[in-house]
Amino acid sequence: MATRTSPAPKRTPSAKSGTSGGRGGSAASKSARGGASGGTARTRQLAAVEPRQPWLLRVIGGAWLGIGHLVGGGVRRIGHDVSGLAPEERRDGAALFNLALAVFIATFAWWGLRGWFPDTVYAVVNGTFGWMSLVLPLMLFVCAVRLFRRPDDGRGNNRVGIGFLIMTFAGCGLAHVIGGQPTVAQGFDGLRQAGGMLGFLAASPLAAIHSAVPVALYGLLAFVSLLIVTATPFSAIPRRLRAAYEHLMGIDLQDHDGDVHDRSYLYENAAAAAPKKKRKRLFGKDPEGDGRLEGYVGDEAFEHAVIDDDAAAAQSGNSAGNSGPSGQGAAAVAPGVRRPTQAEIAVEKIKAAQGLGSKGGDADGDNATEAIPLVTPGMVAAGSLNPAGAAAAAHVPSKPVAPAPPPTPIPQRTEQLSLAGDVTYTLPSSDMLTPGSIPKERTEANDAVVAALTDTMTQFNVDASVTGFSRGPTVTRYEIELAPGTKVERVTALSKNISYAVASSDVRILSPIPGKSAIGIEIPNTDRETVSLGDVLRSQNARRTDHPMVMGVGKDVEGGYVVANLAKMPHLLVAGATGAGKSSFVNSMITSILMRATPDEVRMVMVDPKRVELTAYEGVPHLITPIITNPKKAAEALQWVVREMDARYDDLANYGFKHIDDFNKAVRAGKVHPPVDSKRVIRPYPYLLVIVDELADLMMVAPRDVEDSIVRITQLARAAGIHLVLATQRPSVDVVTGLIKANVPSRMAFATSSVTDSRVVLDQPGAEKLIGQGDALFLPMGASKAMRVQGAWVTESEIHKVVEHVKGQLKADYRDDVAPEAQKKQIDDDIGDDLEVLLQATELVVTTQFGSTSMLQRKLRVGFAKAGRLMDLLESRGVVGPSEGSKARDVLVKPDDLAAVLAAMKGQEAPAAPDSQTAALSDNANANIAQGGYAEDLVAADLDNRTQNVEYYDGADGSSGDDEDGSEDAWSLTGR
Ligand SMILES: Nc1ncnc2c1ncn2[C@@H]1O[C@H](COP(=O)(O)OP(=O)(O)OP(=O)(O)O)[C@@H](O)[C@H]1O
Repeated sequence: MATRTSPAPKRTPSAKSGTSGGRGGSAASKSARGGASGGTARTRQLAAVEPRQPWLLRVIGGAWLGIGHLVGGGVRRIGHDVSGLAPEERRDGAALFNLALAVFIATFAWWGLRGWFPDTVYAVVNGTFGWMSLVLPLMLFVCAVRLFRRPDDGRGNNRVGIGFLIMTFAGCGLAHVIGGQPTVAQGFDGLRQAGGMLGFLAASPLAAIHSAVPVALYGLLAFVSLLIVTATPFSAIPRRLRAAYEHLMGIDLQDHDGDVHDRSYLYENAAAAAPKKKRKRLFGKDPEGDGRLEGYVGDEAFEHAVIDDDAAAAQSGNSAGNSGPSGQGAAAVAPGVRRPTQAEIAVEKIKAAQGLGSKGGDADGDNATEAIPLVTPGMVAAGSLNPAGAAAAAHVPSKPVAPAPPPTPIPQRTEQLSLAGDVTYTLPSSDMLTPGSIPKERTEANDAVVAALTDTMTQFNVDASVTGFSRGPTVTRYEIELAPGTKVERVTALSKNISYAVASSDVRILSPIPGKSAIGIEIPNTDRETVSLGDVLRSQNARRTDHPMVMGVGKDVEGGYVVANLAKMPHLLVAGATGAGKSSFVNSMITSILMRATPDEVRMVMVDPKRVELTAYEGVPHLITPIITNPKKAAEALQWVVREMDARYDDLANYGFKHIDDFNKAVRAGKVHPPVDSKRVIRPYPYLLVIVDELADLMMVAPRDVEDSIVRITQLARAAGIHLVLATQRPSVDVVTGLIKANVPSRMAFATSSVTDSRVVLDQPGAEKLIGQGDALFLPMGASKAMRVQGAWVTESEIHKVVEHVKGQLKADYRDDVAPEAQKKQIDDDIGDDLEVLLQATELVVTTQFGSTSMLQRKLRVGFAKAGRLMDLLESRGVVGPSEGSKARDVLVKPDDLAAVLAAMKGQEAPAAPDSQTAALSDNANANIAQGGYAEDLVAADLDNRTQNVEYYDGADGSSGDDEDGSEDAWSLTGR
């Protein structure tokens, strides 16, 4: 694998306000503007944690920003209103500076202000730019207005800035020629009356050729700069001129001929140029007249959960690998082209390895190690690259491993939380997670295995050689290359002999290694290394993005850090036998989220039927409900998640977005408004991560409900920002059903006890060969081959430190409707899944006082057997008397007692007063029955009530959204 470089980390703006929001914004802009190297990235990140400035400077800075925001607010309101700009995107300080400079230069350049200070500045400005100093205030003013109104348009602002610079340069050059080409010897006064010092430097060398040369050149440059500033491509000049003419002459484009299509000769893209029709919006007005964003989630092709150099590089790497020196496949060698010899291949490998050595040394140790070559140039020259030669090479003295440089800390991020009522929240410092041991590149154990492999191939007369290996934390992958004409099967058939030779039963053969024309033999290290979560989260791969759902997965076989985005998985199945490392993985995942995401960004639901695995996280503010240990409540919580998802979908549909990220972006940009008469405060939705630590326990209590909820969530929740992580130690088909499997695309398989289990998890064998304790096969969505990783390890004390920090920032604010406490008593076993229909039957029978099975059949639309069973249940609970043949049964409960009977059936305490909702339902029932309606109508009526609650909840409590209730309302609609 090639040495990885690290592009600048991208930072998506998020909604923060107030002072820290401003700081976040500046940090964001720093990182967004950063260069391409890892070093630059680090410098930038360190710059974000500058020491606190003296108070006087802070007061002046604060006052400056205050005035900037004031002026900026005014400028944004003029004309085309852009007041919806998110606070962290504003650049009012810089804009105010431009404006102040414009006014200052104008005072002496235009209005002739005099005094020693203006005179001095004037001498400098005028002496430098000559006549162009008259135009400078205008340019600065335009820049200021752009910065006030369009600070988020970085590219546009850069374009205008560069355009003005070119214009100034060209203008000075022209002014110099027009002003009579004064020389420095004639004094500065002459230069001031022409193009200043800049004009002299720009034009005098060219004027020496001929005075027409600078005029032509700078005239052209001035014209080009004008096109740059106005973003006018050459091809668009005629239509721009025409449009300007029509505008000046007062010709109304709209009325020109009444049809925009007829004007298409004016515009390359008639639709784009057509006066924008204001889209009729259902929900409030959009300040820009359209709800469009600059980019949507749906714009991205080739999504990858794993964050590394990038998939494109991997793809080109693959093809390079096939056609490169090691490419031995017939397809890679064109007819007539000589196939490279083993010796040439080896030379290339050595060169590549040497190149890697010089490029290596990434301070964060992100680089996966290239396979260590086992040949020396001397051997190649001698033309001996047979197994014996490789064996000799295996005894090349071990490469000394340089101590890893200390990890660069990640600056702590401070956010202004909005969901939690404007709380300032600081993410845990990255040094709370300790560094792991220094990875070894090569040990004596590796050399011994190389010798054993070489011997085995010699003994069985296989013409192949061990050309290198890459050592990971748990296993080392030895690379075997075949001589031309040797069949791959000859090596794979030796798998048992290889196991025997290296004395390990866990040998895994990869044929080929993805992206390489070589066979890989993975053999466990006798000296394993632990992968610390801290190291993974401090790696360049983790720093490439600040997406809050990014987690540290571990290290791959080549020693590269594996970091993945849970939002892109978008749902994950974690499986493996007891002790294989599932819970440790789940701990690493949760700790990653706590380290990187605020409760505003990610909320979690944790289901821990084993009761002990996740208790450490109780009380963290990212939780929306206490950790659920009761499997029945867990099933209810999943149903709540479905409701939450539906509510989010309602919002997406109403406001015309396909993904919650786009919706959130639009909310932050002020493009989403509640209905005019609503008091709802719309805030971005956090991601919702639902973690189930043992799926089997849930599937035992309510298989159908759990499966239904999981399938519904997994099918739809991705766009709603809801993601599931399901862990199980029983990956059998009754737990991980076909439906669940089909909808959970990413898999993490730890060691399984059988090949059948491996097939259930991964659809392929392999997991049964893993060696446990965090050794895993990771198959993210879309990947064709599973990647072997050693899971990241986080110690219990680290978890406690992180949790303490997080809890110290903010208290958990639980919702009580996720897993209601009310249900003290369990529903009786004989009722089972029939509770809903039994309640309806009870209502029917009691309100009509008519105990007839055929009525139940008809009204509830159930079969005879079910109606009979319902009647038996009613009898056993004393609602009706015993059967009297074909006659209807006696009804023993009076309508007044209906509420108490229903509550008893639901396993609740009987209500003290008549339950208004039940009473309403009973009224409905009566009305329906009187009208010959069906019981389904009752359900429909009830659903309508709930829907109405959803629609009107925002104003229901009269809260403006500033108070605690309002802030909670903001991110969840359901259950109101
Ligand atoms: N990534 C890892 N690195 C190092 N050691 C690990 C790792 N993961 C797990 N282990 C070791 O394996 C032991 C068992 O791991 P863990 O409790 O996560 O297994 P499990 O699959 O959740 O088992 P169970 O289903 O019984 O809870 C841990 O106590 C630890 O010693």
